[in-house]
Amino acid sequence: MTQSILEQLDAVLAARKAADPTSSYVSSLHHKGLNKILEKVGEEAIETVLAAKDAEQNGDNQNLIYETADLWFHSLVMLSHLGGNHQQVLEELARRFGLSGLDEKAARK
Ligand SMILES: N=c1c2ncn([C@@H]3O[C@H](COP(=O)(O)OP(=O)(O)OP(=O)(O)O)[C@@H](O)[C@H]3O)c2ncn1[C@@H]1O[C@H](COP(=O)(O)O)[C@@H](O)[C@H]1O
Repeated sequence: MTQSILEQLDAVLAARKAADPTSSYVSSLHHKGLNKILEKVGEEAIETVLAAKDAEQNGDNQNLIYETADLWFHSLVMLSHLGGNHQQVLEELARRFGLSGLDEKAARK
């Protein structure tokens, strides 16, 4: 069976936990620890927001896609660092699928 890019990426991110931090960006993030990873997630989130505002102005989503990929990637590194993976996020989205956001919010209380 062909693995999706997210499955392949999860496997690489997990393997990088034990790799040399001088030869891999992901290993260097794992090595620096959670605070550095969270700093990158925050930075990429802000860059994504700014790219969305630019995209609204100029009608071109190319940089927004690029920044969103950076945000997704660093979010996956964060999950991996804490022992999680993309599949858990997909399962949560699947659980919510078809459930109105308003009903779901009401059910949280
Ligand atoms: N998808 C990505 C990916 N997306 C973005 N990035 C890196 O994320 C960083 C983005 O941060 P910035 O834009 O802030 O760049 P920067 O200024 O260099 O970062 P800082 O010095 O501020 O930390 C860049 O270094 C990008 O190269 C990625 N690095 C790796 N991957 C995947 O992860 C795999 C493993 O990567 P390595 O661990 O480096 O082998 C790769 O084969 C890819 O599949």
